[in-house]
Amino acid sequence: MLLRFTKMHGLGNDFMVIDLITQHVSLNPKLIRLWSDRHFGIGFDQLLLVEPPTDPEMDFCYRIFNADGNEVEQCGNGARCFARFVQDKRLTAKNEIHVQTNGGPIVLKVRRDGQVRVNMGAPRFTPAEVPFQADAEADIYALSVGQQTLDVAALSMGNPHCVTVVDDLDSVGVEQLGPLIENHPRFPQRVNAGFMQLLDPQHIRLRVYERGAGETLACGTGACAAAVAGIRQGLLQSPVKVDLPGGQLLIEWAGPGKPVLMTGPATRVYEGQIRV
Ligand SMILES: N[C@@H](CCC[C@H](N)C(=O)O)C(=O)O
Repeated sequence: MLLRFTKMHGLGNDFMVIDLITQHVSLNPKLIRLWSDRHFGIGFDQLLLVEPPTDPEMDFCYRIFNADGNEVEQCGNGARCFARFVQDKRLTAKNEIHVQTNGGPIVLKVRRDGQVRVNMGAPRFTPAEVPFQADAEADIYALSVGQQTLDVAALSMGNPHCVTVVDDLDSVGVEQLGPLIENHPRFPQRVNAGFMQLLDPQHIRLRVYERGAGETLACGTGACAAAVAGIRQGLLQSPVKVDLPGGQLLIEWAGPGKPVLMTGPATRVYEGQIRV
């Protein structure tokens, strides 16, 4: 059988998107790893599935798998692509789309200029919710990584994030530190490791070493986590422009208990078919 898919990206964080409303496929981690391979497969950071909702209040169910084949809770750049996808494929006529994810409900809006605004829900800070091993909740934790101790924020945007403020993003060893933080024993479900440099109170640079995918050109939930961590520490003010290697996102957050709003592009690259 030939399975239809769309290759998309959000600021270079790239995806294989499959409509599982009008098609059916049986997936397993080995097949996802094969498809994600950039030499032997299609090549992507995440696989995104569009499914019917199980919650009648929602329009769709959005499932996310990292390139390593593991299912995860949330993907921000993917959420913007999801909105474009369901509109382009005429799976909905709505402009405000309510979506169920393993990380909680999100709301997607495609703007007239083509940018997509996502209400990502409220960030969570209690260590058990991240999950992160700590005696009590704090804005900053001391984390031993190799020979050094980093001051990090640990929070959930539906998925787990560890954010470190650095002086100079270009001289950070993201390739070395990223996997050490991703697999740190204090993060029992592994973690996405973000490194942010402050440019001014409303502008940062960010690189993210993603759990299950390595460093990507952009991470939407990573941008939300970094902006929230900076605002919570009194270093940043909403709205925050986040410069990632693949481009810029705008993040708004009004404070604890309030949802995080993320605005940015969603790009379709090509339509494909693969034999399964
Ligand atoms: N690229 C994504 C995040 C994808 C999931 C992440 N790697 C995880 O394991 O939690 C984004 O744009 O948010």
